Amino acid sequence: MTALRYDAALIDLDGTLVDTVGDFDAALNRSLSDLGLPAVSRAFIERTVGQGSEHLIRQTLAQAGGDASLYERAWTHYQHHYLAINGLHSAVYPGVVEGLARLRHAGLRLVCLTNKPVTFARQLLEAKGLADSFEHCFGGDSFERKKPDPLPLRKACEALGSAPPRTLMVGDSRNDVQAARGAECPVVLVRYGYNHGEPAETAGADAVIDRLDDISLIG
Ligand SMILES: O=C(O)COP(=O)(O)O
Ligand SMILES: [Mg+2]
Repeated sequence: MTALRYDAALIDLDGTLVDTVGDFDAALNRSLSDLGLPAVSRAFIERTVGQGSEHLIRQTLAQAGGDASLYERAWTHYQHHYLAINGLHSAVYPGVVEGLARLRHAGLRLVCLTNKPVTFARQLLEAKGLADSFEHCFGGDSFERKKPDPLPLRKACEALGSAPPRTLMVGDSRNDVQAARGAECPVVLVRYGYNHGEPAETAGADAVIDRLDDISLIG
């Protein structure tokens, strides 16, 4: 399996391109503090990220002992804090810049496909100098359903005019694998991301890689 077998790649953001736990930590814990609730740990955040902001905020409220009725207020505080700190406590993973350049050099068209709200995602790609690598960026609120539903992958393939079997999904979690299987896209995972506390090898991807620039070495 080499990159040349593909026309396009759909690349996840949190845990794949950028280590964003520090941003989540800052935004969530400032929001909890605004609500008079205790902080949650980075370990909790790391195993909870990946299914979009609504899921993360609901789980965080429960973890901090807050009532579910606080959700709307928590979301408003979270949005405010996240937009203010986006990218300040996060870092592009080693091999990402090289990997994106290699994929583009091999002729692949690239889409960033994340469960993060699209406004946060675009702001982060810009802040990290990654935005120009992608033809499109779609977030968890871009379509009716988010990963692990296959819909966002199907929509991204449609936007590119690319056939799913020739469109590689690159992610870090079982949500990416499940969505890719449903859309009939091949899928590779990076080993270093956030797979709900489980090793990436257990998620059933076609391959697991150490760095994004290892992608041409697969198979
Ligand atoms: O849940 C999130 O916001 C993270 O989303 P991602 O891993 O799909 O980028
Ligand atoms: Mg991810």
